[in-house]
Amino acid sequence: MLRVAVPNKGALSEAAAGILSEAGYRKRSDPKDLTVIDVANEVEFYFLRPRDVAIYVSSGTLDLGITGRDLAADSLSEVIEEVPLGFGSSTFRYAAPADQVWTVDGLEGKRIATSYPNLVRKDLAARGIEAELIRLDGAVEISIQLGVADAIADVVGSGRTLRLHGLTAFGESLCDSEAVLVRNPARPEPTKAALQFIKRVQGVVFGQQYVMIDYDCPKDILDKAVEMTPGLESPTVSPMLDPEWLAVRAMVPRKTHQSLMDDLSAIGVRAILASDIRSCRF
Ligand SMILES: Nc1ncnc2c1ncn2[C@@H]1O[C@H](COP(=O)(O)OP(=O)(O)OP(=O)(O)O)[C@@H](O)[C@H]1O
Ligand SMILES: O=P(O)(O)OC[C@H]1O[C@H](OP(=O)(O)OP(=O)(O)O)[C@H](O)[C@@H]1O
Ligand SMILES: [Mg+2]
Repeated sequence: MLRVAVPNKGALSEAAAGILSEAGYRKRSDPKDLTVIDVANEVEFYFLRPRDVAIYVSSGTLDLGITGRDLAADSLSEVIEEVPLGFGSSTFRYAAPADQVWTVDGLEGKRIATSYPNLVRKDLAARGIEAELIRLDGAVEISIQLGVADAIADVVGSGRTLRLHGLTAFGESLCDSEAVLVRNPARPEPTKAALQFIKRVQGVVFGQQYVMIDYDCPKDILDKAVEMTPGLESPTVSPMLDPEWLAVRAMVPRKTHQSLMDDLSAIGVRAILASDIRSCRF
């Protein structure tokens, strides 16, 4: 059976479980359960701390796993990123009190609190900066106020936690992260079973990033309309009962579909419908 690691709790667990369920895999019924055997799909799921996932996958104990790119990097375990999953996005930034001016070079000799020590150590080493790392488990933003650190290096999502604690980020992001499906790098290619799993997950993630647009198009503006909705290969254009009209169907990126619908409407397209794509294969 294919063995797959899934975050058991934390920022990534709910969305990861949602994708797997949408991909047709068995759900965990008890949040305390650390394994689920999906007999029908021949997959064993292991619910682990996301920080540990890359360790299991890189050792070959498990075939695939869902974790954060930043967590995988900090674990120092070698894994291959198969699918970026489109959720759990964050940056990883140095931050310090907003009432002073900070530069990364200014971290020399300072105390930096972080839950991602390897990520920070690697960045400082590459810059030739020597600093003292204070390894904390979480709630890192309060450490300066409590006097154990001069600066921090932490995950930034909305930036709200930094603001609430009077901190400002500085320097470039050490890691632009999102949730990723990873696999063991020992084999050059995934096994057949792993590939099927990857394709199913890819199908759901890809579906989430697009919507299906259907619309009725007057014949004389078809060229203009299909230029705006080229689809992946080519839009489907079908005849309608009224010979002056055509029915068009195409996948379009979810992010911009509302403004695209406005634009289609403005050129004279009618009955524009957008629907979710729950899953797909290419
Ligand atoms: N706003 C955010 N806060 C925390 N992690 C985030 C956020 N946005 C994205 N992530 C990503 O989630 C992963 C951290 O997952 P983790 O389970 O450690 O989250 P957590 O909610 O901090 O859990 P815990 O508090 O149990 O450590 C990282 O990959 C991180 O980049
Ligand atoms: O930029 P924001 O949207 O405010 O999110 C970033 C914060 O969220 C996470 O903390 P979490 O809530 O997971 O607590 P923790 O620090 O104890 O892990 C992260 O470690 C930051 O502190
Ligand atoms: Mg956390």
